[in-house]
Amino acid sequence: MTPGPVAVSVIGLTRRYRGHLALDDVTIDFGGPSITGLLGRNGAGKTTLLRLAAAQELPSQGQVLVFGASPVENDAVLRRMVFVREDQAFPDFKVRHALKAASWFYPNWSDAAAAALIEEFELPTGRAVKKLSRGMRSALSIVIGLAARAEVTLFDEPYAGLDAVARQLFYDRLLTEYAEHPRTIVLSTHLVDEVAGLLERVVMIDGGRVVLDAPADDLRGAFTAVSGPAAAVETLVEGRRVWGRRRVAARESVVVGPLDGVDRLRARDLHLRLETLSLQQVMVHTSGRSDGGPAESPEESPEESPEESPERTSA
Ligand SMILES: Nc1ncnc2c1ncn2[C@@H]1O[C@H](COP(=O)(O)OP(=O)(O)OP(=O)(O)O)[C@@H](O)[C@H]1O
Repeated sequence: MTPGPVAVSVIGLTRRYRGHLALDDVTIDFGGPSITGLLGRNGAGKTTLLRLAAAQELPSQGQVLVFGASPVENDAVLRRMVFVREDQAFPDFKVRHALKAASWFYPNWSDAAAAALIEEFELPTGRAVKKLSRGMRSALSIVIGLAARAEVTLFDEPYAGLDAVARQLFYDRLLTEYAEHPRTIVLSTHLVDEVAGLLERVVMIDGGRVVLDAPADDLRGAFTAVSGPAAAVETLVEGRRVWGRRRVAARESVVVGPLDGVDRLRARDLHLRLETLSLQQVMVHTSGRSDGGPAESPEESPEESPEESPERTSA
């Protein structure tokens, strides 16, 4: 693997589609060997970010650098990255021809890895790609994405039509491949809780902006939903950073960062319910939040004491 500058550097990236802001001034790096989950609701801007990173479209403003160079029409750079997207289109090929074409393109391609994956996903190599089922086409894309052993590996919801067993196989092989051949992996997904255990870093996008960027370990158990009568909830969360807020009549549910023992005692006295959130729930609560603050880990939030440690159990 060639050492060098940051794998993917995105600087002030904006993409407008006829006035609609799909990506809004995003600056972020994906560097070094890592598995990053790119999370967000439908239409958040995940695909747009990955397509721009892979030079499959051009930004309205801003810049993408891959290993320090623009990837646009840059064969040397594009051979170092693979972009696997949902419902990948293939030319009118047989499976084995699609694999052969990929093996010619990617310099780190592993025939052995491809062969093992084909067997595990039970892909018929003599069948035309257009005659594969949807799930089989996804499996083919995944085989290419992993066997390419590209230094930058971008997976955009790669498992359309894959059943739970095949998805688990993908997760297992992704981890094995990563352990044996570390690379910069970005995995865009809605199946947040399913992939949570794989991730080292979590980037959440909402409305074209990065709303959260933190090590996955910092997020596990770090957010708490505080629910109950609105006035009591407000008493408890006063002065804290609020990551999400829902109100129905006089009751309210508010998402905050880690709570310490004193907070928990106060919550009990106020008859409030505390619930530790999963990553999936964090995404639900932080998407469309109204306070629109900068992206940061909940533990780095300025309103919170540095001594607080993430809560890991429900109260
Ligand atoms: N070619 C296009 N023309 C017009 N609007 C587009 C185009 N591509 C994306 N958009 C819009 O940009 C926004 C971001 O889309 P994007 O596909 O990046 O979201 P996403 O987070 O990948 O969503 P999903 O999880 O549903 O795939 C959406 O509002 C989408 O409708």
